Amino acid sequence: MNEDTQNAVIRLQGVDKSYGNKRILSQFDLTIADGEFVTLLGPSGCGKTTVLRIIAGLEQLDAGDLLLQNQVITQVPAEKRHVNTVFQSYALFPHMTVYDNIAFGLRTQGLEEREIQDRITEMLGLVQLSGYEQRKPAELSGGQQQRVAIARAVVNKPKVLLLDESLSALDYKLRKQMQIELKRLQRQLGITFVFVTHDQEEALSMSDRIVVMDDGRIQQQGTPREIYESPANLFVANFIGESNRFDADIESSLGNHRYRARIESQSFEIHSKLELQPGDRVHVLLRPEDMRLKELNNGDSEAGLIGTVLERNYKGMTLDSLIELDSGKQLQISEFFDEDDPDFDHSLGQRVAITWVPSWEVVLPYEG
Ligand SMILES: Nc1ncnc2c1ncn2[C@@H]1O[C@H](COP(=O)(O)OP(=O)(O)OP(=O)(O)O)[C@@H](O)[C@H]1O
Repeated sequence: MNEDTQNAVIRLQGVDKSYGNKRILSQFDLTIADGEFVTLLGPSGCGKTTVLRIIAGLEQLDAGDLLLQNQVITQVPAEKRHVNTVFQSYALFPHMTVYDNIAFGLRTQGLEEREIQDRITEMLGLVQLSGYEQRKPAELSGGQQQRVAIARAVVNKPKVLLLDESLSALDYKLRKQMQIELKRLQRQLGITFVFVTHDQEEALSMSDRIVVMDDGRIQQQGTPREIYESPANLFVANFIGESNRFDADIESSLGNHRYRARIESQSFEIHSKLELQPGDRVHVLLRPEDMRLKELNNGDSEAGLIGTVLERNYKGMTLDSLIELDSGKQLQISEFFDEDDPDFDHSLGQRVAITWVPSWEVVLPYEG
């Protein structure tokens, strides 16, 4: 048994799942470590919820195995797994108080009322709802209802908590706040959280590890930073954050992972961990925030990437510009304001030179 397996709380091994004749998951493997906050991220319909429902015991597998703490539980019914789920619709009992909603599962387990009371007091403290015991769900805000649903799901200390788009019904500000609270709660409880979302910002800010899925397959898994800074392919690069994409031809190797590459009919130095040969074609991706603009005035040399400001958008923290290169290609550039230059701005139609932070380009094998 390797270290990975020992630490695993959930393992899906070679899982196949179809609905009718539509294959959703094919030989799907996923390992989730004990105490991890893992997010399944991907576009609508890619199979995230199916994975969650399989772990919860709400779907049968066509092939493969599901293990909880190294025990095969493929045939164990949902209520016997130490796994709870919080759905997008909180599914609280409307006629019951907050207290009774949280107590419901504990009572069916036959716990004594004193123990139930102690646990509920502790839980309501953790989700910052002490004093709300006698309220009904209708007397709570969306965020408070969500916290009751979470308290109810963790009060019997499951090994794993599954959260399916659990924050998507909340407004932007409340969602941000709940993201921080969920992360804190997970740390305090030490329970493994498996979170499903199609919101990449939410995934980046909450997860220890992100599993990016498309069409029933894992495209990449890694820390938020690995996924953002070193996307494995074009799908991941496009799905997470914005990127400007160039096609480039390698001209020569400069050694030490540096290459000269032809981009937009000009020669640039790029950096890549790939082993590349002259003549190889690659994609060079640049994040808008890694690019820089310099205004050109009459008489300035027009070498390098040159373009015209098509749009400028003041965003508070950044000035976002849409630039059209002379080739017609358009680029998104996001610049932070410079304290030393309070008048920093661009005017529409202004000629600009475009550069980027050296070696921050992401280079991917050409996918066509
Ligand atoms: N019970 C079902 N019967 C038939 N098809 C289903 C069923 N449940 C899901 N599907 C289909 O399986 C595919 C994967 O669905 P799933 O809910 O896992 O996707 P998802 O990534 O969670 O999407 P979303 O973000 O929209 O919830 C979709 O094409 C969906 O239409």
